[in-house]
Amino acid sequence: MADQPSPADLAALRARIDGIDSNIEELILERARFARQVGQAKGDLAAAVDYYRPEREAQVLRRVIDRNAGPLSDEVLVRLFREIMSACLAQQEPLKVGYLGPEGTFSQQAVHKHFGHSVRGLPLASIEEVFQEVDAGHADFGVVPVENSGQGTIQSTLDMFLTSPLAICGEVELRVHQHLLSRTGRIEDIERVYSHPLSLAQCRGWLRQHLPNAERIPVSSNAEAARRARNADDAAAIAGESAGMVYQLKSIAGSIEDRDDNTTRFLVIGRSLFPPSGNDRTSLLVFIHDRPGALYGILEPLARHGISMNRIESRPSHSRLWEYAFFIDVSGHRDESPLKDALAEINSTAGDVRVLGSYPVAVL
Ligand SMILES: O=C(O)C(=O)C[C@]1(C(=O)O)C=C[C@@H](O)C=C1
Repeated sequence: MADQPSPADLAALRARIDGIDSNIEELILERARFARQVGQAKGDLAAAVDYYRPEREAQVLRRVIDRNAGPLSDEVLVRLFREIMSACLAQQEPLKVGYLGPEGTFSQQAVHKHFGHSVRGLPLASIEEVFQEVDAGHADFGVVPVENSGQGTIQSTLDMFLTSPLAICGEVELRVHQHLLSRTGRIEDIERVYSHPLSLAQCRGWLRQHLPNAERIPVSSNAEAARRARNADDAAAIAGESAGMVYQLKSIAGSIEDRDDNTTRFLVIGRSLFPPSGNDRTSLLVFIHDRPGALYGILEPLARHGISMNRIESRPSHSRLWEYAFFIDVSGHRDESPLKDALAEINSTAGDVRVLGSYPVAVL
């Protein structure tokens, strides 16, 4: 083991840290003053949402990663800089961001991962309500789950885009760690387990092994599960650690998901479109009736222009029988070639393509 520093060394090291802290503080405040000037240069705008620039934030964070030579991880540095930008933006007025509540859900964690903590989070009762509140202007943005690495697409979210005029302004990827939480913290007390159906599915193997006889009760969110578990000694919830903190539950076991790369992707929805960030993704919505070659008419120009497709998902269109809506994610931004050219071509030949949004690829 390395020698312990002597008390004199410790005092010297702490003096260095004090000096650095004072420099950091001064620089953060200087940065905040410049950010305010940038805000003023944008003119006399109505609200915080008008100052928000996701493409610029993505560029700042990518630069942080490029510069990082250790010893802190990219995740840690990005989190720190995210908070600094969040605080700089909130100098005008904090953004209002709707999410699937109550407090303590993974959606709330996704809000903080993407926007930092200097926002006003609005916990809402359903994904539909998140869309409604953003559409009505009561929230600046909304964060909704769209797919999970193990369980696939959250179809109710995709279906909202069939009728909603909102745009996709960003994506967030969140590593999801599930915990078994209860009031007593003792597994032998547990006879019922509450959780969102997707979370129950993510922990099926663990439950079979450790709580084979417990009743599994699906509820509307993991935080709702935690809220119910708070009321009885024989009940537990599967939820994130933050739900355990909000509802003051003890963790019986952590990281109980069956797959250790369990990740949920969220979309940020809003009313505006944003310029390119240099590494973007575009989500398209295409309506196709059962005409031969209709889908090919869309995919062929994309392939010919060298555009890679990340995802394609079909849903009944909900407007005409046997009409399908295809949700297609491609690389690139709608305002930049080659995607711009491919879209112009598709619009002139195949028709009926709606760009749901072009947004920065999740930074981490
Ligand atoms: O560069 C801008 O446009 C800013 O307003 C500054 C800043 C930042 O703190 O870096 C703050 C908010 C924006 O969302 C993007 C970046």
